[in-house]
Amino acid sequence: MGMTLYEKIYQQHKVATMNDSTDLLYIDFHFIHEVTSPQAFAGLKQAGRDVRNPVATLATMDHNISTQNRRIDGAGDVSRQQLTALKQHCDEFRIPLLDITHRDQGIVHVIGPEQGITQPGMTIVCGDSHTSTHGAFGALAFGIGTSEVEHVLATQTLPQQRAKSMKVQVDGQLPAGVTAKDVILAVIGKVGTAGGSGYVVEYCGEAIESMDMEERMTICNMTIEMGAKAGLIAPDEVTFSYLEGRPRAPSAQQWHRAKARWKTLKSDADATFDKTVVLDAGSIRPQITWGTSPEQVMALTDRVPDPTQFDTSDLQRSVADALHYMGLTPGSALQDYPVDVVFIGSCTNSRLVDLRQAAAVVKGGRVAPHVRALVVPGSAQVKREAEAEGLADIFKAAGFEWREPGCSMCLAMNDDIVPAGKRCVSTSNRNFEGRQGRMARTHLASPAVAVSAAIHGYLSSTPLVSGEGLI
Ligand SMILES: CC(C)[C@H](C(=O)O)[C@@H](O)C(=O)O
Ligand code: SF4
Repeated sequence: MGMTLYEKIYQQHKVATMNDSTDLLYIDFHFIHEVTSPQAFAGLKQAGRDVRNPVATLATMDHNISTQNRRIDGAGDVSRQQLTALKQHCDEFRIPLLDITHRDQGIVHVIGPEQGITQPGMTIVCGDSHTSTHGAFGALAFGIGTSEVEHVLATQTLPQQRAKSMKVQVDGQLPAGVTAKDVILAVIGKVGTAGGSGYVVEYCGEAIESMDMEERMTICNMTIEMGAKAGLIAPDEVTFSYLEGRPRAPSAQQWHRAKARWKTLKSDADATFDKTVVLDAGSIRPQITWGTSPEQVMALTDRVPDPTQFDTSDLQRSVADALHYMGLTPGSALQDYPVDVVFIGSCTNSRLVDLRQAAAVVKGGRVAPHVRALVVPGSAQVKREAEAEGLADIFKAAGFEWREPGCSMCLAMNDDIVPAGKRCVSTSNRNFEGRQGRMARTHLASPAVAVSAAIHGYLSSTPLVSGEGLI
């Protein structure tokens, strides 16, 4: 019987069978950041163990840093301690570190692909749930807990149980103005935040194949939000041309061999999946979340749902609670709600392609006077490139703040926080209560929708589709 891509990568990395359900997998690469590594290093030291393969490890500073400046204490004293600890641990264990002033620094899931570290067929882990992003390259990539971080640091392996396989097939072509973010929000709306639990998801279909690598990363990034372990997209010419020539990609001499191997990394025609979900790309509209979970999502032109439309009393209660938290009236239109903050950034949507899509919607408009809008590039390299091609000037001229790279307002762990009761349209991936600040109200959407909201000053329900984006 044929094998899925997931099964192939799993099989190729199995170094031992531990018991009936658990195998030991070799881990090709390990990313670390300041939040989930301190206890892992403390554990190593306590046990007197060393890091097994420091060069298969890369650390960056992203969550706790300020994106207003490059000061180690820019986001306060707790952050400074966290960042200083990371630096000390990296020095002690000889782990390469991209600190805040490094020219390659950025959000952990942006820098790996950018440097060409993330490659097809690899196993990649990080103490961070959105490690699923790297699956866009056909790598088996997933988030791990702090004790697992310690295990990987010490052994370069990880005990694993085989997951089930889900195929998400997006047929046809996306309408103009509909982006990868809308696709993944629509998928999560359909599958639900628990629907992916126990699965590794493989995305396929014409709409996925037509996406560039940045868009594919947006898709895989949010796979974790439906409860799945990882997302995968089989590597193809788009993947190979993205990787060719990147600093850590195979060298010119190795390139052809690597590419020949990567070409074998796809699910066999007769592979079976435990579950299949099919979407028609042509019917997907720009999406926005109305609730406090990514599955509470609708088309921008729809009306806010009424709890009574839902089947069970549990569901009715949770919808009513979400609407109460979000300050939304059942049945209302989004254009009635003013927006206070707009955040364009995060490992979901802070790459050059995202910023291009966002800038295309600005079109000479200005951020509404009552809105505070931020654009936070995902890495120092994205920042340089966006500045070189004039995107930063477009944002600044329109009244957006243009920042240093980092996680910023995606989560309330640094100096960028949405004030209580304020409404934020955010290109990030999580909207649970308090995610962007205590009592903050988050609406997840694409960069195009976020810019549209910043300029209209309202959760516009009537975006006009115009060639490259919404206006
Ligand atoms: C801080 C970190 C552990 C966390 C994660 O695992 O995802 C963060 O990146 C997030 O997005 O919530
Ligand atoms: S940008 Fe947001 S989702 Fe991504 S790693 Fe940082 S905090 Fe997590």
